[in-house]
Amino acid sequence: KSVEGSIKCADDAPKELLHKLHVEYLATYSSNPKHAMEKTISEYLRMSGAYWTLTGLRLLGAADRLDRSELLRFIGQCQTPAGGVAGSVGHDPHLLYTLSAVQICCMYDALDTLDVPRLVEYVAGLQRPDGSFQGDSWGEVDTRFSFCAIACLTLLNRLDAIDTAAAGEFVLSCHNWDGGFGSRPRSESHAGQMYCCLGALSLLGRLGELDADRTGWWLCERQLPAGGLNGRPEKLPDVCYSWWVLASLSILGRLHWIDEESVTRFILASQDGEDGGISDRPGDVCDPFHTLFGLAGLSLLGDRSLAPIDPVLCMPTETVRGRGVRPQVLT
Ligand SMILES: COc1ccc(S(=O)(=O)N2Cc3cc(-c4ccc(C=O)o4)ccc3N(Cc3cncn3C)C[C@H]2Cc2ccc(O)cc2)cc1
Ligand SMILES: [Zn+2]
Repeated sequence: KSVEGSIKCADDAPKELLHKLHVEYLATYSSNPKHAMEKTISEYLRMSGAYWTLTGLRLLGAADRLDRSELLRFIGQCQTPAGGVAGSVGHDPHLLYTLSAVQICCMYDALDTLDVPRLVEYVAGLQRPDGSFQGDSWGEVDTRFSFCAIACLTLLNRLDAIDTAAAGEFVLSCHNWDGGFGSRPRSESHAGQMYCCLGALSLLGRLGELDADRTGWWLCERQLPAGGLNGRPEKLPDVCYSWWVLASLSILGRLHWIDEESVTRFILASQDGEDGGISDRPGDVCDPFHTLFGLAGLSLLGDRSLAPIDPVLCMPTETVRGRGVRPQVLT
């Protein structure tokens, strides 16, 4: 029997969304001594952890549980003289954390926390002649970073600072024959890269250049018998892939192609019924990363007990529309 088929949802698995438990989990994660070890390991990504936590609490309607001024002060301390934002105080800047910082400031309507002109300069400076983006000064190129740069500049209304035509050409050059997208040209198709490439093309208004049926088909192939979605063929289902795949299908206007009932059951079964939080699959340890993407997936699937989420920017729709941003989606 194939291993991925064996991930069954136990009958006593949670079947309802445990809102209050998740609010407590997210609101107390960084102060809970139980997570001290993980906190040390993940200090380098603290800025992204703050974005995952705040966005998750926003979806639950409990963002007031975080200390706004403390978080904005932290962001101010993480912006470097080069203009980029680091994952934690004293660390090196990177596009991943620069996007997280801009997303948080947009949710708080506090962009004056950042030196925006310098930040824009930093992002534009990472674009290479072939249109691609490196994540930081070390030079790694990945379509994830194309998305980070384009999403960041869209939120700041500064797409004029980069060569958008070349950026779009590079992303399209990473489209594979199987309908998927990879990190770089001829890289293996992966659901995370699919989400980043579709998001980038959406913000560049170039989704029309895709074969949406072929791309949608690769995405639907990610769903396994137990309902969960995986990131590549033969891999195990994982809650965060629920988000990458569901958001991608939503951008393509083909969300209804997936079996929504069984993926909902898979996400709900991945909740921790004791301490709150959502893990990558039933029975595993929870973290804020999978908690956000589980909640975001449920919001996309129409759970109206959660705030609506924008499938391209993974931020509350209210914040995205408030910035005058209306990302292209296919119907
Ligand atoms: C625990 O091991 C990891 C492995 C990779 C990473 S990562 O930063 O490269 N990243 C995001 C990520 C975060 C967590 C996590 C644990 C605790 C917290 C606190 O907020 O966040 C856990 C996993 C994780 N991964 C790894 C992963 C998820 N599902 C399968 N895997 C192998 C994703 C990884 C890449 C990434 C994805 C989206 C994004 O916006 C940034 C980075 C982090 C921890
Ligand atoms: Zn995951």
